[in-house]
Amino acid sequence: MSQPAWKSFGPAPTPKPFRLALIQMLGSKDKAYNLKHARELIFKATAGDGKKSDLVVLPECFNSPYGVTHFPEFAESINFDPEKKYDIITSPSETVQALSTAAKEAGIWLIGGSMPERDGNKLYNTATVYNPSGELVTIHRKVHLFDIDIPGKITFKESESLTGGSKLTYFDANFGRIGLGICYDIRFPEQAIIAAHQGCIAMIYPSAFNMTTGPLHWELLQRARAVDNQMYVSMCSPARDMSADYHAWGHSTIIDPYGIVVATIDENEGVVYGDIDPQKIADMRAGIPVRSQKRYDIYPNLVESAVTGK
Ligand SMILES: NC(=O)CC(=O)C(=O)O
Repeated sequence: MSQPAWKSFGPAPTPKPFRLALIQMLGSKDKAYNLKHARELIFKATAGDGKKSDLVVLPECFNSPYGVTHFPEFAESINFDPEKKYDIITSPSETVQALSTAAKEAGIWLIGGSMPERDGNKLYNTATVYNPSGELVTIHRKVHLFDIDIPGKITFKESESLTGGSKLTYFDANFGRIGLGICYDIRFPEQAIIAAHQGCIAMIYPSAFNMTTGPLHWELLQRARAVDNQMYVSMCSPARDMSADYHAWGHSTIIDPYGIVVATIDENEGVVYGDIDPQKIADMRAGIPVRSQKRYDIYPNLVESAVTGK
């Protein structure tokens, strides 16, 4: 499958208020169980806490344990064709089929966390997005691979089994344009800057920080991206499983354009709900108008360079 190079996203839909739900799911080594449990939690999250959710999000690698040795075993071929993006009938992926069915039955937009994807001889860490008719509208392949080495704490090298994606991703819903990244992508501010300038009202990252980087940077990075870009930012983590090889930080969170925590949770399984209010974006941008105060005469305009390639 060839991925098109990044270009301008085009005009964005008019943003409307919507309800966001993050599923902090406790996964296992059993894919069938993970798919069944995700389905149950999608219906729970859709019903919400007294208010129906419009967009439901699953965590990074929700159908597989998070680890380079597990990715080849759990990987599925998705066969996403951007030209025929609404056609899931041809997708051989049992995970895509299960999520598509759940999104359709629940009648919600669904960011299906991420999953190990196989395309030819390459593996990717890939997020899938479904509309309320169950159509697969886009995929995002984690662009920046999680390769870190903090002696005595954590060494992780996604590049031992994965390849990085090569495009920035967004989707247009009836409530506005949403930008997508996966976990380590949040450490690269350019992705969110470009998304905000292309009309995204929120950046959403299915994620799985750990017990070293979680306490250090989980909330800080989300608040930074939110304030820099005056947009909503959210990360959705798996629940922590101390019997797994990788101990996720948890703390799935929604941050508003002022950098304020709208909703969060501890490390246990649960659902986090929050209202996304585009008026807050407009108010923050009017009150602190950094977007019109940029000094492109003394530093490059990243958004323009990304479009023109210059
Ligand atoms: N798991 C990741 O991709 C990223 C992470 O844990 C971190 O950046 O810290």
